Amino acid sequence: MDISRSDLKLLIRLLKDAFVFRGLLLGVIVAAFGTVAAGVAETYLLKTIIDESADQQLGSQVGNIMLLLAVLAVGATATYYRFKLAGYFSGSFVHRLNQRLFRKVTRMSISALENYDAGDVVARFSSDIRKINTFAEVSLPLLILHPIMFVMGAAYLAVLDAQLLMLSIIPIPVGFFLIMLMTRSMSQLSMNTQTYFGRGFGVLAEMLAGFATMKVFHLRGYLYQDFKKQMDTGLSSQLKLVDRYAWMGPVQVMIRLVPSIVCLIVGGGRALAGDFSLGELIAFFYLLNFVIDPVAQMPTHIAGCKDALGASKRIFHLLDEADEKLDHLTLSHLERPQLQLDKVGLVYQPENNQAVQALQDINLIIEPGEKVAIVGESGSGKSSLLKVLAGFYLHTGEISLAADRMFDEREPEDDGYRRQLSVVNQETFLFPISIMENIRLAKPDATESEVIAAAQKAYADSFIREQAQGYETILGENGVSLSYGQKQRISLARAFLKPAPVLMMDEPTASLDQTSESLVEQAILREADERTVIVITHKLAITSMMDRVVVLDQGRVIENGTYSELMNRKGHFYRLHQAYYDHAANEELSHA
Ligand SMILES: Nc1ncnc2c1ncn2[C@@H]1O[C@H](COP(=O)(O)OP(=O)(O)OP(=O)(O)O)[C@@H](O)[C@H]1O
Repeated sequence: MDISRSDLKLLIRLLKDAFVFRGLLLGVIVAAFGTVAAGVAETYLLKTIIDESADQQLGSQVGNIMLLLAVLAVGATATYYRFKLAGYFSGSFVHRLNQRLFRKVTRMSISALENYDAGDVVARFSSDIRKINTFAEVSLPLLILHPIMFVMGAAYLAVLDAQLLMLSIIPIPVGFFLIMLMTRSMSQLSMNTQTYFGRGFGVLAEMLAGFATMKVFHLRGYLYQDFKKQMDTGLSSQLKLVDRYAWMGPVQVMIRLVPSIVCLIVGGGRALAGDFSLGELIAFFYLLNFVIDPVAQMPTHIAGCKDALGASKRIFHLLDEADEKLDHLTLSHLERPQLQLDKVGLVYQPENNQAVQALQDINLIIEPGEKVAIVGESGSGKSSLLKVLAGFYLHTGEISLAADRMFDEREPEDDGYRRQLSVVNQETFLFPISIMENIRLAKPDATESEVIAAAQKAYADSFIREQAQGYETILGENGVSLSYGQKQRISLARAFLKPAPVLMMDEPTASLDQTSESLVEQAILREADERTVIVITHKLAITSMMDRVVVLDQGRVIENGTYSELMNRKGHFYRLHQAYYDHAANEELSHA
């Protein structure tokens, strides 16, 4: 049997995982023994009834016939439990695998997850898991049953006629050799198929996420070609697999037919010569299936097993991803400073792409309650700074955050760190649940009036009340029924509600008109009265209201001071400021 060392490792791991449900597996094994023992007993009784009723009346065999019926009932019961327990086993096993996989994905770091296409992750949950389910439900129980059938069947056949048994099973080694050839590299083919189909699903996910962009830029053809390319490559691997499966058909027929023919010719000859009774011939022929079937079906099970191993490799790859650890971020109980960054750097290392040094040598001290604006040209590293502060990426250097209150000791340390932060990302994400629930996610035990107060602070209350069901309005996927500005205000309300001492926002007013922008900016500063606030913004109006402005350029802090200090310095910030207001004035003129 062509099972490589890595296949074997995978199989052992898969079986180890399955061992959790050993009770059910044991049940399958016991039921398999029951099925086979009943089959052998049926054969013995059949032989006895035929041979003895040839000499006497059939009536003398009533006892044996009743016994045969009882054995048939035992066999049927064992078969019922074999199928039932196998179904329970595979269902529970796959259910657990699904849950572990989901929990793993939620525990991965953003940087690790970025190495996977969303569609590919979904494919692992769907088609890969389905393959493992088929293996656990069909192939594994048969891989248990068949060796028992083979051994017990062969033992009884050897008692009947060892020589005839040897003659009948001659084609088996030939069949094995052919199987070995055919199943070679099947797990690799299966894995390739899944990988390319997964990439295709990735393109599908991108197309759905960027549906409007696809329409506006006529990307239908481009995306279709990309999708087709991945699916075509997947199909070509799948067809190679189909080809292997198809070749197994004739081999299976050969393995089944040849021993039966040998048995009939040789055994029939012996029966005619009087060396073999009719009952023995029929019993031999009947039980020969116990020896042939396991071998004839072996190719299908090996192929199913290899298919499942290919799928498990992809599942284990995801399961083996490290959990996100935030132990590189220090959480202290010091009163001051709130945040301290020492020589912080960040290098993005995308898989199959060049590394990007996004931040370097950042030294920053932020005091409790301080309001800091981070500004800089596009690509200067502002969002990256927020990402390392939120612990999304692994940085170099030291970041320490002082907790202004004790956190629950039972919470994992990393959760403790993030519990100190409330973050508004550039991409607003709302769940397809009610507006009330969306805001309450930040503080699950918040009362209705707390949620409404947070919405009022984010200037979201009035438009929420205008919705058909007010706060109980269920949002479509990603809140599609709201404008970007409205979504942004809901996500601000959510951030306000979270009882965290540090509020970090990436372009919190990006989708707001000027009136809402200044209202929300005032709200941020008022609401954040006690809190430490870090705002990343291109809209420089807010900078004059902040305690401090930090200017980034090419991943470094190049200016750091109060608004008036930086304006008086007439350096980089001053030029950014001038350019911003010149641009705003031009915009106003063009609208006038
Ligand atoms: N996930 C990523 N993988 C690789 N490189 C990245 C990633 N995110 C950002 N970068 C690169 O890091 C650098 C800093 O990007 P960042 O998004 O922090 O800039 P920014 O100042 O926030 O820009 P903007 O104002 O346009 O949002 C850029 O060169 C960008 O291309």
